[in-house]
Amino acid sequence: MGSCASSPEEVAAAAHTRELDKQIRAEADLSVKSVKLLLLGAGETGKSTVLKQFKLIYGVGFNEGELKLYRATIILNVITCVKTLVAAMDSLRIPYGFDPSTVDPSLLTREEVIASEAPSPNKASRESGMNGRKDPMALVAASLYEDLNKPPEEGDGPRKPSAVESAARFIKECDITFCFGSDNVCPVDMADAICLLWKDTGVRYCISRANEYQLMDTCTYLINEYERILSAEYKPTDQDILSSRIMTTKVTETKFKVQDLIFRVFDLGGQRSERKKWMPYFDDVKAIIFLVAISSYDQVCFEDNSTNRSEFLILELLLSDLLRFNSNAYLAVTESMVLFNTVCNHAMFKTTAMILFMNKIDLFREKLSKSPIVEYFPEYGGENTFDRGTEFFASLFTLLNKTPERKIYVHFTWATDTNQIKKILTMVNDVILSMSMSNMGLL
Ligand SMILES: Nc1nc2c(ncn2[C@@H]2O[C@H](COP(=O)(O)OP(=O)(O)OP(=O)(O)O)[C@@H](O)[C@H]2O)c(=O)[nH]1
Ligand SMILES: [Mg+2]
Repeated sequence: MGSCASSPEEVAAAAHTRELDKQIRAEADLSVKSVKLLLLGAGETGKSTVLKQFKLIYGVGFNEGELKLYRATIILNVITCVKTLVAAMDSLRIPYGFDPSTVDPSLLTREEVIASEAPSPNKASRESGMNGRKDPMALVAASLYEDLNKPPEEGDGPRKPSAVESAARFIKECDITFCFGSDNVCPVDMADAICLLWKDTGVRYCISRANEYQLMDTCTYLINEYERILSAEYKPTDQDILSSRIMTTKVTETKFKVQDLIFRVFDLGGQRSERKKWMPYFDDVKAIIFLVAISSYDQVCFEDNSTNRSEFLILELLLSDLLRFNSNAYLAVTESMVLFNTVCNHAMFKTTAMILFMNKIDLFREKLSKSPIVEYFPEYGGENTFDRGTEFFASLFTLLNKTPERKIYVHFTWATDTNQIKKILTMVNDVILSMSMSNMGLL
């Protein structure tokens, strides 16, 4: 009795030590359990789509307010797609009703057709010569377009436009901000015009040349679903929401509980103007999911061409031993490489788990036969297959990593497919968890 007695100072010191231990444990626990994850990548690569998948898989999905917002967004997406197509029909010089399957092959060898130069649809591709292939079908379309649109002979009145041409004019002239009312219903005359245009073979052909202008990737999905979307009682499904498109202009933080971790997921806008906002979020980042739209390998990059050129030349120097680019074309995938080079080798991300999503593999698979890789990357010597192609593009990115001992975790993703993303996020979470634990010295 009495042998265990301590002085008041010793009791206070022990209490203080216990309190400190508790605090350290709590802090350690918090930093292990809270994981800051950034979604980075160029514009339209699928960052917000991955965030939506997090919500569906680890959250509670979308509430009524969000459904209302997405309903308006999706209807606007349909109208925007049709407006883009109507503009592209003129810039690519495709006549409405043009049907490649009915073109007389003898037309393709007509001297005047071969000789005619179809002007490229925009500055970027004109400079790049990406359409230097002189696609014979494009030349036939352009020649028919000229015939149809030439000024009437003297004494003749103007040609009466076809129903689909009138629909195109209606769409061209409508102001997108006022085209549907407070009830968020697409007006009947607009729905009718959209319906006529969607069904037009010339418009379908125009969609097949989407790499020559900028069309939302979701366009084909919307085409298949537009009747449902334009109906008065339309309510978006999860798949509609995943396929919808809103450019991110405000950084968002969303928290999810994944196993024992709290994920703080930051979705940042990827367009050039939005990237200026990234820096303040670079502190204490445990993991980055960097998204690349692998399907953009044949897509001319449309953002700010003057800046692109210099970055492009730097990248060309960086990779000159590995690959010689088509020195005239600045492609959307090249823009992603420039950005990944900066992010991956950034001093603040030395211990950050770097996860690369080579996204939009569904579109990549569809494109391969129409757009052989070698036409855009002349040094590519592999087979024009999905496996070899994905491997090649992934290697272009992983080779940019200047710290060889650091692993880049690569996944080939289809961000609009919940089942596939669910499996991939499980693997990603395992990596993040084990990296967080080992950074804390707990593994
Ligand atoms: N087919 C297909 N579409 C995809 C895929 N991933 C994303 N999309 C679509 O691509 C479009 C752009 O996706 P977002 O998630 O908005 O792109 P983002 O990277 O957030 O773009 P910013 O906010 O501008 O930086 C949307 O319409 C998506 O539905 C995919 O794997 N396959
Ligand atoms: Mg976004």
